[in-house]
Amino acid sequence: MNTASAPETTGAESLRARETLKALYGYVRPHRWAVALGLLCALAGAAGGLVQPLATKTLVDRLSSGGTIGTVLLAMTVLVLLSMVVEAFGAYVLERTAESVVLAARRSLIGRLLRLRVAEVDRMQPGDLMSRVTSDTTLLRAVSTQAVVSAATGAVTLVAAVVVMAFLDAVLLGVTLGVVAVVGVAAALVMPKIGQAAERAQAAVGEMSTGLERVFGAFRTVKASGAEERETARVEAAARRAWRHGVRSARWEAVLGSADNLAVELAFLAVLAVGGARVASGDMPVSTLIAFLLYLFYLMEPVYKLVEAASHYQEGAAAIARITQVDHLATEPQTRHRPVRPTATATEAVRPRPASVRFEEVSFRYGTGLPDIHQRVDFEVPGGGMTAFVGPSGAGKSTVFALVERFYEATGGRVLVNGKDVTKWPLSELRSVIGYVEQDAPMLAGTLRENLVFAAPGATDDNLREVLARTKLDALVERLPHGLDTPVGHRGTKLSGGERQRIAIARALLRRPRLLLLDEATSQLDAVNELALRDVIAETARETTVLVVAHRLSTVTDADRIVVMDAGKVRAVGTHEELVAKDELYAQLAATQLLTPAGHPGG
Ligand SMILES: Nc1ncnc2c1ncn2[C@@H]1O[C@H](COP(=O)(O)OP(=O)(O)OP(=O)(O)O)[C@@H](O)[C@H]1O
Repeated sequence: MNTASAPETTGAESLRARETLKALYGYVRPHRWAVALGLLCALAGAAGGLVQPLATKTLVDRLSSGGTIGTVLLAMTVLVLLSMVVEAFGAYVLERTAESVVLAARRSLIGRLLRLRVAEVDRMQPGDLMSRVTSDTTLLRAVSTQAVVSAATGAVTLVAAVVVMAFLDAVLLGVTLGVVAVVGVAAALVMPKIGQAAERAQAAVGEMSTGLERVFGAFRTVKASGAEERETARVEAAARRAWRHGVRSARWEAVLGSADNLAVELAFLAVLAVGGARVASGDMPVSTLIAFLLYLFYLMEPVYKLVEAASHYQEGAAAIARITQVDHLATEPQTRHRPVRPTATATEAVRPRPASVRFEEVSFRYGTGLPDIHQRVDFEVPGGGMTAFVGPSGAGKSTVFALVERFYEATGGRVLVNGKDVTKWPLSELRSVIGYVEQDAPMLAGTLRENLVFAAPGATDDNLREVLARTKLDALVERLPHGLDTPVGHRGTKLSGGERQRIAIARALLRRPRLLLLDEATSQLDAVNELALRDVIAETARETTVLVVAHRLSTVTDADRIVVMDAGKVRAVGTHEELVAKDELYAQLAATQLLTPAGHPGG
């Protein structure tokens, strides 16, 4: 068993390494010329450094032969200054490019996250997804530019130094490379540990964001439950995990850093011993030994750069892995968004044609291994009029709306809007004909106006005024300190539940939909507002198709048709009177909720 899984793991790892490199190349490719310029500057700077030991050798030779050293010194000074300027310019170009890489990665992640399928977001933790955009992308900064340039300059200067050293003295080079190779092998063993620790640290940062998102998502409940300390401990635990793995990564990086110092120091001692003996025996001039030793120290730089590139790569690879995971999440097909036309006023001649809805033997479950939520659900709603969905909690009523909006796709049967299978509609077009009020009428942080025109950005002030009057929001707007420009707070916390519901209805009406889906849209309204809104909905149902999910039968007794659902099935369809007479469950609901005298047909 174990022997079979080992190659599989190695295969998966090499696949992952390939994917990481491919992704890294994808990030660097658009900036290849800037990276090349940065590389050129770094190489020019390194070349300046490479010439110095040779200049020193010339200087020593001239001194020992009694020559002048003024021009050599001047040349060395100019060289130092030039390489400084070039290196600084190169560093700027690279930093700028690194920021551009981060921006590109963020843009593509943000675009992708907003196109994710609803089912994928159900599976993931939003906090973790957010940390991939905010935190993981910053790790790309180093790996996409500095690491690439460090690796290239490190390798080139290493080779150049080695070639020059080979010309100076092959024996000493052999000694040097022997020592460096031993330490290099040790470093290679440490490298994957950095990657592992970095990945775990990033995952812990994701958990931290998830924890915070959880707390702010239910802030009042957390306080009311006295759970501040428990939740703090939870987020802190993730922060500590991030610290632990960060420290582990730092430890291995320190080991690696001292390994390259050690390599050079050991090589220095070995070269000093062997070279000293060779100078003493007259096999080598002392100036060659000095130049060789200087190159040895010069070697520190490329070795250090290679090590740095490798550890940046390990960290970056961890981030790239987390970023590319998002690429593997399923997204909705991308269609160009048709701008929703501004709403028309009631007097406008062009009215939207109401859309029909048909469920043909629809089966659905939220995921493999989960129970069937819909079992051969079958009903037909012609264009126009109001259709209500009633039934016990969990019967699958809201799921009907989720399937119409194509947040999820049916596992069997067909969902038709206006006679066309929803899977055949261009997605944005399908959604553009629908107005949808979610069960808890969520608001977005921003102003009241932004929330109202959210689904119909082209709405005019006249459209707004009319809808505000219809949904009885005009009094609220007058009361607010900044009217329509008053911020509603995070998730609309500055509004009452009923106000949120009326705003959500106004938002959907402004879209002027051909099909309006209202999920428990009036459950939090007071009696006066509810009555007013019922009139608005009844009025809307005259020109568009309105589907409502309702718990309170009182709100839907006058619906054109009522679909009674129970445990994922349609039990009965009819008007209130028909259902009281023919459906036991409905009659029971009516008897308890409407206090009708003995609505029970059998009893
Ligand atoms: N995203 C989801 N993932 C998994 N299961 C889900 C998901 N959403 C809903 N369910 C499950 O599907 C079932 C039907 O949910 P649905 O919201 O359609 O019921 P409902 O009839 O609208 O209930 P209620 O009247 O309480 O709103 C429930 O048992 C619920 O637990």
